Amino acid sequence: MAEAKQLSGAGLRGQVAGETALCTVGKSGAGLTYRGYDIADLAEKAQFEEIAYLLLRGKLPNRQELDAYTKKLQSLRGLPAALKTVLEQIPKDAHPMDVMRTGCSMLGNLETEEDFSEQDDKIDRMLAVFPSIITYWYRFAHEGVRIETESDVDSIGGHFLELLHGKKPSELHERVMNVSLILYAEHEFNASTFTARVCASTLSDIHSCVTGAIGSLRGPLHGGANEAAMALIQKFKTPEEAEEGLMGMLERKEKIMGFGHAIYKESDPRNAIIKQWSKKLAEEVGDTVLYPVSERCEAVMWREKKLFCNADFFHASAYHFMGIPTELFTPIFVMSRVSGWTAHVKEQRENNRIIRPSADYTGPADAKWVPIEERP
Ligand SMILES: CC(=O)SCCNC(=O)CCNC(=O)[C@H](O)C(C)(C)COP(=O)(O)OP(=O)(O)OC[C@H]1O[C@@H](n2cnc3c(N)ncnc32)[C@H](O)[C@@H]1OP(=O)(O)O
Ligand SMILES: O=C([O-])CC(=O)C(=O)O
Repeated sequence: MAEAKQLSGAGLRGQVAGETALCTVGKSGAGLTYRGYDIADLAEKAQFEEIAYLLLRGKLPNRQELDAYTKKLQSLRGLPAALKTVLEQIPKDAHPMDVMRTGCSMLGNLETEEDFSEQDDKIDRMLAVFPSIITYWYRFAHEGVRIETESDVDSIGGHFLELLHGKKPSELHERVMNVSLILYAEHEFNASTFTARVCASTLSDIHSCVTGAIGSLRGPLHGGANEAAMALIQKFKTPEEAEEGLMGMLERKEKIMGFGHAIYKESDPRNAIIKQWSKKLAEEVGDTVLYPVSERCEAVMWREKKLFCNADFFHASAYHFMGIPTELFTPIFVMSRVSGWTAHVKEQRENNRIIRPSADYTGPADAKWVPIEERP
């Protein structure tokens, strides 16, 4: 009993809450695999669309299947007029994660999943249309333009960059987006995925599962950390300033966003990968501040606390170097993780039992009813 109390108070850490064939996190040392494939291999060799197919259809596609899948996703990028109308009502100072949440929910009103047999089509639609939703709103709210959301760029990452910047992305930028979407696609029973699975376990619809997951991802302890990491590194003009600043924050026991992890203990395997791309982008833009500052933060956190960068930390500088506004960082995470969330929803539906754990009661016992006139 005492042990259960301690565990539930500690974020359910270490408790097995179900089964999955989708992903292992930290199972052999610091590793991460999607359906048995190592993340380093996938990030080097795959297309994000291939990874979405792997997660959602259970196997790597052959050439024909990948081409057909990419084409299908390309054909699903358009926004319904009623969704555009809703997006145009959302104020400029709204957080883009709230826009994603509303966009997803509205899509659920317009293109409701009536039956689970429709799940694959609904999922593909979300994968294809999320970049359109966020960039349509962003450019309308900030520039007053109504963008065309179709584009002939094949990849989801390239599509997002083209809509955001109004021009075709460079090969390098499209490649980095592809890697980033692969790295963020799936991560076992993280908070947002667990949210989606809990929702799915009530036999709710796919848009409700994803809308809930977006809300869960938004927080700075989870997906929101990539934006918080950007805010941190932008405070410093030199590595020396960063070191001094971090030492002060650690002394004041402040959380440093983009560091630490609930499962990994020594490193997050996604960090080395995105860090290398951030370095390439820093060279491309001639950066002499943000990348060295980020590296110094990494060194200080390891030296002082044995805390390592998680997937979010070097994503901040990488996205920044590609001209992506900070407030769009976490929505990119959504564009990717929707593949993992919905693969988990499918898995949950295949072998469902409502998720309903127990709690240790810590409130008063035998409370006696007091009429309202007699209450202090
Ligand atoms: C893609 C992702 O979602 S990755 C996670 C993104 N989130 C962040 O980057 C936010 C910053 N990091 C954190 O808040 C945490 O490390 C989490 C939420 C990721 C994991 O939380 P937990 O599993 O509870 O952390 P853990 O038990 O390992 O913490 C151990 C100790 O290190 C401290 N610690 C952990 N991370 C940090 C950090 N980033 N900065 C400062 N101290 C930290 C904790 O406060 C705790 O100290 P204490 O023992 O004195 O209380
Ligand atoms: O696994 C976690 O707790 C958080 C994380 O890194 C992710 O969701 O990618």
